[in-house]
Amino acid sequence: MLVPATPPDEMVRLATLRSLRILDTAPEERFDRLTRLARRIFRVPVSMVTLVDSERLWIKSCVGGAAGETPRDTSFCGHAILDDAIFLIPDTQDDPRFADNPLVTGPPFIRFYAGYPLKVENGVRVGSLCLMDQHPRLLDDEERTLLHDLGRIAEQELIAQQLATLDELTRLVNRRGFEALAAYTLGVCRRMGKPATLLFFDLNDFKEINDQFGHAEGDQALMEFAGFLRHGLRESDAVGRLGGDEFLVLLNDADEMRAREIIARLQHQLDELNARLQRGYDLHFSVGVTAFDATRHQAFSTMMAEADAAMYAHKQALRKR
Ligand SMILES: Nc1nc2c(ncn2[C@@H]2O[C@H](COP(=O)(O)OP(=O)(O)OP(=O)(O)O)[C@@H](O)[C@H]2O)c(=O)[nH]1
Repeated sequence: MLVPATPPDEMVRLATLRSLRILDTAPEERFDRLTRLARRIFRVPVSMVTLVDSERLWIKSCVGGAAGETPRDTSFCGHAILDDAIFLIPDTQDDPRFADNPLVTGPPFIRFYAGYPLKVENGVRVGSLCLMDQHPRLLDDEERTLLHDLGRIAEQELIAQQLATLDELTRLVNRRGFEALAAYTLGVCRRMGKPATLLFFDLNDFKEINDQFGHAEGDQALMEFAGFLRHGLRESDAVGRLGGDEFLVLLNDADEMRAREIIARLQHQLDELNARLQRGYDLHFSVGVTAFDATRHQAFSTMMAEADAAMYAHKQALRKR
């Protein structure tokens, strides 16, 4: 039996999946109607919407089978998320990767599997819309198109969920999305004994940009700063907009000393950007730094309040200069 490979973007993939806040949630009609429709269109006994979590498959919707979870290692959907194309196994008994899979040799005795990989906005594949049968079969071109179209609708539902965690202006995660990402990242760091550090950024004299150059230019400045943070940090670091001119970054695998080095680099890069763009105004930030301490920061809000206070102290210190 072939265990599904781990996708190269696994860390970002899992963080994105967690930020959807859909794992372990109750069945929802918006997904159930799609699996019911799939079962009818394709005349298969089982159709599911699944999400591939780190160790398990979370079955968000299922007709003809059991909801809940199954191990990722024996799952078919773990394979389906490895590529953009529909993952098709016409007959499991003819396929050495699956012939001795316990879901083939035992209940539910899968002979046929087709899975459309479900992608969300940043191209991450989080799960699949899949069909299963106890008899071998094929999908003709028209059926592939139908499965693709149904999969797109399921994706739209997931993206709607993702949009609720996105900041519309900057396309960074909003507070809600950031808290979910942070909870996940801190959990991983705690388990692996790695440090994590929160940075709380607030732009200095941002109001003046709005007042002097107009709100649209203010918006532009916020978008520029968001892009600056996103591109200046690793993909595995969480970057979000708390609101107004406040931004949050959670650096994983970075202690406070490393965080200070990163801030110095960002400061230098922003100085260069200001000098190059000559916008008529410069972007400057104050920043608070809080290293994760599992004993003190049981609630993320405590860590955020500390970083906010540190940011405020930094802003005061800059004013006095
Ligand atoms: N253009 C624009 N402005 C915003 C947005 N959200 C908040 N603001 C403005 O951002 C400003 C933030 O206020 P402050 O943080 O007190 O302003 P500041 O001038 O940066 O002050 P200091 O932080 O003390 O340096 C307010 O004037 C808000 O109206 C937005 O989405 N777009």
